[in-house]
Amino acid sequence: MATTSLTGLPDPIISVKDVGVQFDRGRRSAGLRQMILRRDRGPARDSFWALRHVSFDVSPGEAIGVIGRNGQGKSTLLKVVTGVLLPDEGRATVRADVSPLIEITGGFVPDLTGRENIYLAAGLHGMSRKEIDARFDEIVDFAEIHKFLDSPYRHYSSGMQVRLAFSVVSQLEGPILLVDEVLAVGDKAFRDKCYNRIDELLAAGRTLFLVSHNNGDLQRFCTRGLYLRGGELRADGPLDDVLDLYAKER
Ligand SMILES: Nc1ncnc2c1ncn2[C@@H]1O[C@H](COP(=O)(O)OP(=O)(O)OP(=O)(O)O)[C@@H](O)[C@H]1O
Repeated sequence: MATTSLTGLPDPIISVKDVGVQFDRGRRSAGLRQMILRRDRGPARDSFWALRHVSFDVSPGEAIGVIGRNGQGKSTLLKVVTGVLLPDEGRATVRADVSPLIEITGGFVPDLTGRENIYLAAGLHGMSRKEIDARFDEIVDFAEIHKFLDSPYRHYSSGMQVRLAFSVVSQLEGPILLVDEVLAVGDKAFRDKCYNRIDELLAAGRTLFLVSHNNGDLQRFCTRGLYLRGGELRADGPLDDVLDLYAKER
């Protein structure tokens, strides 16, 4: 049975409670002297927390910018929300399907044609053949790859590959939209199309997580900011306040 909220706020669509993710850097590289003298005593494990004590709730329809310098845990946080990574500590509860516009070309097969990849990728994300048939023309129009539809995907330029992948994934119905730096790849005209598409999805009530190093993109779409530093949630609040703090600390 669904929990009734007594706070007047809608139940969170995402609830992250004290999440920690630990990674292993693997074997420490031995110095030349150690290697020669064989003084190293086997693999020294070197694990670290890519995320630690991260907690926040997200209401349906919120648009959140995830901010932080390189290597501070932003992509790791998105992977926890997508469910591809299980936390070592704490819990992430996600109450709706996620449309991941991250690492979007990952599911595409180089030797298949664009047409075949559309059916494969959309099918893997849970769309039925009938649904794909109905959206096929829109996907191809958006990606502007008509002439190359029956060419192998590996012959596409990297910009064309991202266009097609964005076009397919942005047709998914998941109420939660995760967007990583994919938008940095396309040319300006295509980026503008992607922005408009994200606007449409937000207007339709989707919840957005946007990871970006571009303040303009963050301010365009997001009202709330999560600032990660050293794997910890340094700030969570109105986007402009969080960007100010980030600028001071950078
Ligand atoms: N599978 C993995 N195994 C080991 N270490 C990892 C793995 N994935 C990420 N890391 C490390 O975890 C830390 C956080 O990485 P993450 O990709 O989440 O950072 P980020 O904030 O998204 O960075 P960027 O802005 O550069 O994309 C980094 O030190 C990274 O090297």
